[in-house]
Amino acid sequence: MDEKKDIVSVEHLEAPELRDAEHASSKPKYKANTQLDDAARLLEEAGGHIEYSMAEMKKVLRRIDFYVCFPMCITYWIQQMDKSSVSYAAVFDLQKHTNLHGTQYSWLSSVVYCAQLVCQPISAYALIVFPVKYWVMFNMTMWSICTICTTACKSFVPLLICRMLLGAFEATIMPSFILITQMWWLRREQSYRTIAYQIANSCAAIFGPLMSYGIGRATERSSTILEYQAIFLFIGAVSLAFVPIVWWLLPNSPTTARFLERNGGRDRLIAIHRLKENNTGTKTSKFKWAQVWETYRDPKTYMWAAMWFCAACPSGGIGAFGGLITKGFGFSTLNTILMQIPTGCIGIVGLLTSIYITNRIKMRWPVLAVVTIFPIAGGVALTQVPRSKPGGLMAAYYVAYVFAVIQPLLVSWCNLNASGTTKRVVTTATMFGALTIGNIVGPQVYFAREAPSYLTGLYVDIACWCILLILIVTMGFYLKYLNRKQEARRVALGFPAGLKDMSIMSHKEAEEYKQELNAKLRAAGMDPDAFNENAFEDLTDFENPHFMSLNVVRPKIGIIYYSMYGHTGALAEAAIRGAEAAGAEVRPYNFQETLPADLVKKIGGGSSLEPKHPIITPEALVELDGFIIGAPTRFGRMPAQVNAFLDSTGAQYAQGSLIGKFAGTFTSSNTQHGGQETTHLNILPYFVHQGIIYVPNGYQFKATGDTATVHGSSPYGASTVAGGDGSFKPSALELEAAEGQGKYFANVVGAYLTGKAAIGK
Ligand SMILES: Cc1cc2nc3c(=O)[nH]c(=O)nc-3n(C[C@H](O)[C@H](O)[C@H](O)COP(=O)(O)O)c2cc1C
Repeated sequence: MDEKKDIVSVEHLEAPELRDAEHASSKPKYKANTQLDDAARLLEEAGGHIEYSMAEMKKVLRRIDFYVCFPMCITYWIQQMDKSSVSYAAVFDLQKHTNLHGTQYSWLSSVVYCAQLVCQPISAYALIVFPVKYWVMFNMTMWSICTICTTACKSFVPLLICRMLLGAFEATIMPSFILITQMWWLRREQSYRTIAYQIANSCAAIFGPLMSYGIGRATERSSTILEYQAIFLFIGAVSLAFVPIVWWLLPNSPTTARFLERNGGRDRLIAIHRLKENNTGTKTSKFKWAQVWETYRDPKTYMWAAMWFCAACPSGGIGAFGGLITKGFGFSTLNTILMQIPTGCIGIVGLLTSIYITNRIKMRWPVLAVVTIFPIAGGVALTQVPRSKPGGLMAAYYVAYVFAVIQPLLVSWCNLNASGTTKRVVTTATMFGALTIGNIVGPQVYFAREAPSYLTGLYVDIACWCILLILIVTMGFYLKYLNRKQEARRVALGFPAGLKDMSIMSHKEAEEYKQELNAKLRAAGMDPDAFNENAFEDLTDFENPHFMSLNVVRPKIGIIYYSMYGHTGALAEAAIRGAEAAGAEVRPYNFQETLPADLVKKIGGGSSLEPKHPIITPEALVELDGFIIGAPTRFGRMPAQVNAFLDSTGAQYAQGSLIGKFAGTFTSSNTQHGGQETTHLNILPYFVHQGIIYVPNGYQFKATGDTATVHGSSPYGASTVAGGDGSFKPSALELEAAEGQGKYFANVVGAYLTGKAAIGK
């Protein structure tokens, strides 16, 4: 590699306010967790430029892995041990000693997840207020104390309370780890770090039984403490002992981490600068309801949620009852505990093998599908092998335990799937919801009366895995189909075809691929900077390409209308739907009513007196990339209310701030010849004077060319014929034209802006 190539980046760094105008206008609400802003400030202070080689970057990355990923693994391991302590205790007759009956034992597992479900949003909120390290440490201390306190529990209710509190404190893990991961690693590095702490989970399945075995033996004949109590006490004490170690290692943020002080603070700048790539495409930190709506309109959201449920339900069940199932094969208590150890090894070996194969074949879903076949086979065997054959049953149990590999693989598959800040947050929250519900339901289908075979539980688990398998394959093909569609769009826009998924590439592969792609883009006369890496991640065969919008610029489209009787309003709603379907950020507005209210009422009007949307202002108009004006006819022309607003944009005319924006029109008139075309024409001079690009519909919608019935919608734009007395409602054809206009208009503006960004103009 020559010198020049080896330089990772030489970039001008923007101040946050330049990066994100919307962000700049809103003052930071909270004091803590402003790391991103601090990071940008630090870089700015360093002169805005930084050069470093790949070798330097890797060195910093290794240190980050040690100081951040390692303590995260410890924490994850500890929380898993604390959570599983109840299943180890169960093997030592916890139920008998504490008089548990019916589903009470199941509830000791389910309640942890119930508490997590409730507390996860609270914990996520707390993360905005408290520095992440302190929050994690506080919770780790508290859940360790909870585990220790469980020692003293001698009946169901105290046990339940301790477990519930454990769940509440452990709820912090997921949101905190997501935040920490995003704070330290590039998106393509994140899945491997996620997998690292998932492996720590499997380590718990090795150390937990080992510890329990040792404790069991040591306290077998003790008269002061029962084995199950000693397990809670010991595991709780071990977790508490790790608190100072994690405290010492784990930093709060890249801007304050002590381990980055080396090289006169250069390591810190590199660590921060690397992350700049993650911010590309993050336009705003504002919560957007449109994206929430979009998330729940996306069939993938439901498919991912169903997959999470199907993976978590058996995991919750076997997690709690694994020990009891194997004990039922006829092993002694201590042997049962030892028999759990290989499950941890299965998790680790299975995960590493799956990742290796994924990296080799550069596809995720086929690996996940094959992995899912194992637990199905193991589960079926568990129900079929005669109870007299403990060896066969144990083998079947181990095969079924490959299920432990599913969740980590699923995380790294759907992790990068959604883009757009709000959509990402909502998608993640939905996945967590499904995961937690699965974990709650799982133990509930293991009935005490069915011990030791727990057939219902096993049948439910097998059904879940079968559905999961179907969903994985369906999702694999669905993403492929979406990829193909997006590729066609990309090619139509002049971008190169055949983008690859960088998230499963090594640093070297990713760097080489970036160089190759940049060369292709330059050869096609495009600016590579306009194409960011994260966009590729969302576009490939293995990841969800739905959010092409990361590199296709999302236009801000205004639908601005005046409507006295509701007809123009109905067309406007259709246009909004159309523009939203095209992926635009739609901002609906109304024109200010200028007539006195009593007059409007006198002539039978009303809707203009109660505007549904904010009133348009000249400043809001300038914020838009394009807008469609909805103006009903007044004597063949636009209404005075619309004209009054247009006349108030003199300052914008003087500054030329509307030049290059896009506009369209739609209208409504009582009669067929009362202004269906002239109303549009009457607005056109305004566009011409302001330098606005006019987008007419032409004859693309059925209503325009159709003469079978009387209806509106001319080549100028959508319209409706309201009837002589205004009693008609916009027809299906007219609404179709309005919706089509919104979609077409947004696509035209979006393609223009995307092309503009790509050529850097
Ligand atoms: C003062 C005034 C003038 C109008 N002039 C015309 C006209 O020239 N031709 C016509 O067909 N309808 C005319 N109309 C009817 C309106 O265009 C009709 O009420 C409107 O399209 C309904 O739209 P809306 O329900 O969105 O308010 C006029 C209405 C008013 C109040």
